[in-house]
Amino acid sequence: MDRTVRIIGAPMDYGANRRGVDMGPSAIRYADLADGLEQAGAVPVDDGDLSMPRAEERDPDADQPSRGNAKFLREIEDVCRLLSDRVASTLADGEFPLVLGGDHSVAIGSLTGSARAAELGVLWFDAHADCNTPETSPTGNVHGMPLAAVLGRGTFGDTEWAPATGLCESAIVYVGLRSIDERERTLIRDSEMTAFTMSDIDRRGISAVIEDALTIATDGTDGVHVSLDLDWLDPRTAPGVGTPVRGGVTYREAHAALEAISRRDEADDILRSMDVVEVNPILDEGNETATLASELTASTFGKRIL
Ligand SMILES: NC(=[NH2+])NCCC[C@H](N)C(=O)O
Ligand SMILES: [Mn+2]
Ligand SMILES: [Mn+2]
Repeated sequence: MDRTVRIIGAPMDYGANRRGVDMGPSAIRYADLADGLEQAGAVPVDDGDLSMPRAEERDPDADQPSRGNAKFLREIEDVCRLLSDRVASTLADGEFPLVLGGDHSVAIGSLTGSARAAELGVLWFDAHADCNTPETSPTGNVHGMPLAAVLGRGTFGDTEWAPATGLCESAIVYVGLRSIDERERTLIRDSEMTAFTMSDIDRRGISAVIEDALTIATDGTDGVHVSLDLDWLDPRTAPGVGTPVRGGVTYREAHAALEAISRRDEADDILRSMDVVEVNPILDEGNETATLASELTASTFGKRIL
C-alpha cells in the first residue's frame, strides 16, 4: 500500500523527569526510520521538528505560574496545540501522521488532532497508565497525565485545550501495564477503558491479548491511534528511557504485537495515527532504544521478516 507517512518530530522534554528525550526524534531518524518505512511499503515524508518554546525557568521545582501541580504546563499546552493542528491537517490531506517524541505529554497533541474528525480508539503500549491529573500526580510530570487530559479529567490550566472530541473512552486499551499509581488505579476502575497488564500477557500470551485489544479498540470507531512508549519494553531491551520499570515485554513480544496491528490494518484499514515516545539517547546504550523504536514502527506499518 502506498501510504504517505508524514514524520512530525516533537522534541519535547517539559513533561518528563529527566532531560534528554528532546533528542529522541533525531535518534530515531538516525536509526533508519525512513528506510524501515519504505521497506514496509510506505512513503515517508519528513516534516522536521516542531520548534519548542523556551521555558522561562528550567528549575522544574520552581512554581509554574497558575498551573497547579503540573510542571511546565504552559509550554506543553503551546506545543500540543501546534502538534494537534499539524496532525489534523496531515489527516485532512489524506496522509498518516507519525509523531516522534519527546516525552509522552506529546500524546495530548496527537490525540486531540487525530480525534478531531473521527471516532478514535487507542492502543496504549506502556509500563505506566499515564492518567494522573495535576491533582493526583505524585510527581507533577505531565508525561504521567496525557490520558487524563484528553479524557477531560482533572484541571489542565484555565482553558479547555486538552480534551479530545472524538475520542471513544470504551475503545481505549492499555497493553502491558506494570506501574500504576494508587489514584490512577481508581480512575481506571471507574472508567470505561480496558487495561491488559503484564500479568495478562504472562497468562495468555501477547498474541491473544493483542487480538482482544484490537477488537476493543476498533469496536465502533473509525480508526485507531497507536501510542508506543518505549518503556513498555523490558529495560534490558530498551535501556534508553527516563522511567524504566522491570518486567516489560521482550523484543519478540513487542514485534509480535505490532505485526498483529499491521495484519489487522491490511485487512480492515484500522490505523489512523501513531506516536513513538520517551526515547532518551542520553540514557541509551549505542542508540539501541532508538533503533528498536525505528524497527517497531516499521513492523507496525507492515514490514515482515519474509
Ligand atoms: N510516560 C511516562 N514515562 N510516564 C511515567 C509516569 C510515572 C508516574 N506514574 C508519574 O505520574 O509521574
Ligand atoms: Mn511509560
Ligand atoms: Mn507513557
